[in-house]
Amino acid sequence: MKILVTGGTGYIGSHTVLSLQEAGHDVVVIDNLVNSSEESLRRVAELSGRAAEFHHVDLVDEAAVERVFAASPIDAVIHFAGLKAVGESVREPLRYYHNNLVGTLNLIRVMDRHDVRSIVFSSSATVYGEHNPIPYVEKMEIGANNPYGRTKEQIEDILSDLGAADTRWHIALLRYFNPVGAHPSGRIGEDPQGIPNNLVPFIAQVAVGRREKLMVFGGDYDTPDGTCLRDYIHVVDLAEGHVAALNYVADRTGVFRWNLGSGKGSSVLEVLRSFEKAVGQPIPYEITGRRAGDLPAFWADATSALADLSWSTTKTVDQMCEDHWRWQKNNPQGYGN
Ligand SMILES: NC(=O)c1ccc[n+]([C@@H]2O[C@H](COP(=O)([O-])OP(=O)(O)OC[C@H]3O[C@@H](n4cnc5c(N)ncnc54)[C@H](O)[C@@H]3O)[C@@H](O)[C@H]2O)c1
Ligand SMILES: O=c1ccn([C@@H]2O[C@H](COP(=O)(O)OP(=O)(O)O[C@H]3O[C@H](CO)[C@@H](O)[C@H](O)[C@H]3O)[C@@H](O)[C@H]2O)c(=O)[nH]1
Repeated sequence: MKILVTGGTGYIGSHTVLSLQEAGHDVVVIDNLVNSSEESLRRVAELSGRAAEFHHVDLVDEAAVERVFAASPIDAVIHFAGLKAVGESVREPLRYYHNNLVGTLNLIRVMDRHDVRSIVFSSSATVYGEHNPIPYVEKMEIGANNPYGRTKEQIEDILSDLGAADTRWHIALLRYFNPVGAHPSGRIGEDPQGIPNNLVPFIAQVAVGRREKLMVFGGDYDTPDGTCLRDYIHVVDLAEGHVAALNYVADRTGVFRWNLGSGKGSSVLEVLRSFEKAVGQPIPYEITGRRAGDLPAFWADATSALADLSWSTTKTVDQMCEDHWRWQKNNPQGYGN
């Protein structure tokens, strides 16, 4: 099949382009490069031996998206493109709603006009909000507590309404837990711009000497070691989850929701210890105050993805840290070196 990947130069997108090519698909990428570099695709091509077609296009520009669909026949879309920083979304809600919602509406309107009605969408565990018990199960009532999360929830609603109104659509909503790690080659990985918000990229930059120490946000939670628990998932497992979801919806219409996580929580200090093991030396850290908005613990109920997609995570937190470290060590400045 020919798959259009929006946001395909980004962290999860680039790994998924590689998985799609390895599964034999042709790939077309749309990205506006607001948070990524085309260098990732060059390296993906080096790994897979086949080049993806790249269009430097902003999804907010409907005419430009239209031109991509007019130029090549697309069979299905995996939609990653979006802004993703929770804190930034609180400060700049309009930018988040405009980019994520208008971009998605343009995309699905153009898809509909071109009779392309298969889409796999990047949602997030953040849609479960603060009110649900753990582990999170797909049938729970969702309700995000920040603008970024609300864009995910609203896009899930838009796609669900669309699937109900027009039964020709094949729709997969994938709720990711915490993606970390990198391709084991160390050639592609996460390249955050500015100060990393997320735990593992921050630890990696401390380990490589770009930052002084990790600040652990809160050591007094009601958890085994006092730090928060999250469900970390290797980005290559996550990429494979997209290929599985795409195959599932290919011959089924309707709207499907799956958690993509391991089903297991790990604490901040456990992740730090794994990373230290990968690096082979201690990583400086300090336990400091809690970060506003953090939940003490959450992880996925991952049984639906296993039952429906025959997909489950295969890699441990140790492997995530080893692979993340290989990428960071070989590319201390990310793609910028
Ligand atoms: N990384 C995580 O922790 C996480 C967790 C849950 C969900 N997600 C979601 O998964 C998706 C991919 O995340 P990622 O970590 O790879 O992020 P990323 O920032 O690396 O990738 C997103 C890509 O989308 C592009 N983009 C943004 N707005 C665009 C627009 N209007 N037009 C075209 N391209 C645009 C960016 O340039 C970037 O390459 C996002 O939708 C994100 O919200 C990520
Ligand atoms: O410098 C840091 C960064 C993070 N943490 C802690 O590490 C844990 C994980 O934090 P982080 O990596 O920022 O992930 P989450 O806050 O769980 O959020 C991520 O994972 C969600 C899905 O589970 C996505 O929706 C979000 O977009 C994504 O940022 C939390 O306890 C943080 O308090 C620190 O202690 N120090």
